[in-house]
Amino acid sequence: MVPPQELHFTSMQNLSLLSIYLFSVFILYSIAKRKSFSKSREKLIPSPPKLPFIGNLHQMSSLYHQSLYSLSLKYGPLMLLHFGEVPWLIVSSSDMARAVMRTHGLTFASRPSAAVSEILRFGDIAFEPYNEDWRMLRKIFTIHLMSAKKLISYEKIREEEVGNLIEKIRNHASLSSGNPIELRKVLFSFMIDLICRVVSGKFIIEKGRYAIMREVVEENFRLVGRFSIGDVFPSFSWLEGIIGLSRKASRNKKRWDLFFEEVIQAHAEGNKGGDNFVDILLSLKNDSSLNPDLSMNQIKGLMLDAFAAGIDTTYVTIDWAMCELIKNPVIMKKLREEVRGIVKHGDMVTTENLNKFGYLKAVIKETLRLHPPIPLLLPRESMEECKINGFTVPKGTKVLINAWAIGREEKSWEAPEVFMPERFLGSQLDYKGNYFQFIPFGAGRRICPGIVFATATAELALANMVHLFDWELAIGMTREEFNMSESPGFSVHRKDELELLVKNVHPSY
Ligand code: HEM
Repeated sequence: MVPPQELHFTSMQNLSLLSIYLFSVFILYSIAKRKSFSKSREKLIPSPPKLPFIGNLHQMSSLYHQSLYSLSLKYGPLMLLHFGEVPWLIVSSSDMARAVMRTHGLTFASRPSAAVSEILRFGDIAFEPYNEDWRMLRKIFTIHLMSAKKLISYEKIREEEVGNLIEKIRNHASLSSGNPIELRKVLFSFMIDLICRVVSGKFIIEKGRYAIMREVVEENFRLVGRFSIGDVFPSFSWLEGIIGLSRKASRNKKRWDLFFEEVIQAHAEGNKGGDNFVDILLSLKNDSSLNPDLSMNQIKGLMLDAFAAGIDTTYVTIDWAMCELIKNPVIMKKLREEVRGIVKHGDMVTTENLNKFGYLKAVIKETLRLHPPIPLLLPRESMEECKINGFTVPKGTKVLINAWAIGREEKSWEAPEVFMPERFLGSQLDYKGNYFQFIPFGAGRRICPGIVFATATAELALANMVHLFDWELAIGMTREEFNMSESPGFSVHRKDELELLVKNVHPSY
C-alpha cells in the first residue's frame, strides 16, 4: 500500500505536471493564434497586455464601448484584443473605420456567428452572414418594405401615433399634474404601436402586453450584448447548455415565435393584400422571381428586424435627446423657438413641417453623435485576408467598430464631450455612411436600412413634445444632479428612468 504522505506527494507531482502541461498547451495555443496575425517580421497590431486564459477580459467594464475607448487612447485606433480565447480587432478612429467599411467594405461585409444570436435569430438580415440569403432579404427590406414610396405611406401612421403619444402625455398632465411622467415607458409604447402598425397594419398589442413586449425586446438586446461562454472560450462550448446564455436565449426566442405565429396566422386567415410588412411578405412567399425562396422563418426574421432593430434604438434616441434638452435649457429654448416660429402654438407639427427645422435636425444628429444607441455597431467578420494600415488582418477576424469613441474623436470634433447642436448647422455632415467620424447607423453594405424611418420618427416625436409642452425636472432634482450615466447592454440607455414634470399644456390641447 502507498503511504498517505507518498500518495499526497504523488498527487502533488501529478498536479504540477498537469499544470505544466496545460500551461504549455495554452502558451502554444496563444503563439499559434498570435502567429496567424503576424507573419514573420510583420509589424504586430498593438495589443494591451493580456492574462492567460481570460485574455483582455479583465480590462473590460460592463460598458464595453467605454473600456475600449480608454484602451484605444493608449494603444491606438486599431487594437487586437482577446476576449477569452478569441481575438477581436477593435476600430476606434474615423480613418480606420473608413478603411474597414469602405476601402475593404466587401471584405468586412459579413457578420460573425455567436452562440446567443444563433439561437435568437430567425432568418433575419441583421445577423445573417454575407451570402445569397442576406442579399435577398436586404433587397426585400429596401425595395418592398422601406422604399421611398412605402416611407411616404408610413407618414400618416406616424403622425397618428405621434398624436396618440401627445394625447397620453396630455392625459397624464391633466390627471396627475404634479406627478412626474415616466417618459421612457410612454416612448416605448409609442414605438411598439408604430412598428406594430407598420408591420401588421393594425394594433396587435393589448394594453396589458406592453410590459411583456418591452421585456422581450429588451431581453434580446441584453442577451446579444453579452458574451456567452461558447463565444469567449470555444473550447468550452460544450458548457454552453449548462452555464451559458443559451437557455435564456431559447426562452426569449419562443416568446417571439409565439407572437409572430399569432400575427401571421391572423393575416393568413383575414383579408390579404394590405400595405403592411406581413401581407407584403406573405405575398412574396409565392413569388417565383425570388431566388432563393422566401421561407416562413425568414418572414419571421424580417419581422424581428423591424421589432428588435427599430423599437429600442429609436425610442432610446428620443429619450437621450430629451435628457440633453433638460440638461441644457438654452438649447431646449432655442429648439422650442424654432418650432413655434413655424407651427402655431397648439397645432401639431406635421411631417411636411420637418424640412423647415434645421435646429431640430441638428439636435437629433448631436444626440446620435454623443449617444449612438448601438455604440459598437453590429460586429463584422473579414471574409479574406487584407492589410489595414500596414497590419495583416487574417481571414475570419472578428471586428468591433466603436462609433461611440469615433463620435468623441478629438481630431474630428471640437469640444467632443459638449452637447452642441450648432456644430451641425450649415454643415453637410450627416449619418448616411459617407462621413466616417459620424456613423451611428454604420456604413457600407451593412448600413442600417431604417435610417429615414428612424430619424423622421425621432424628429416628429421630439418636435411635438417640445412644441406642445414645457418640461421640468421632477421636484427635488437639480440639473447638476441629473445623471447621464449609461446602463450596459447592446443598445445603451440612460441608467436612470427619465421622469419629468409636464407643464404649460396649451389650452387647445
Ligand atoms: C435611431 C435608430 C436606429 C439606429 C441608431 C440604428 C443603428 C443600426 C446599426 C448601427 C446597424 C449596423 C450597421 C453596420 O453594421 O454597419 C443597424 C443595422 C440594421 N438596422 Fe438599424 N438602427 C436604427 C433604426 C432602425 C429601424 C427603425 C429599422 C427598421 C425598421 C432598422 C433596421 C435595421 C436592420 C434590418 C439592420 C441590419 C442591416 C444588415 O445587417 O444588413 N434599424 N442599425
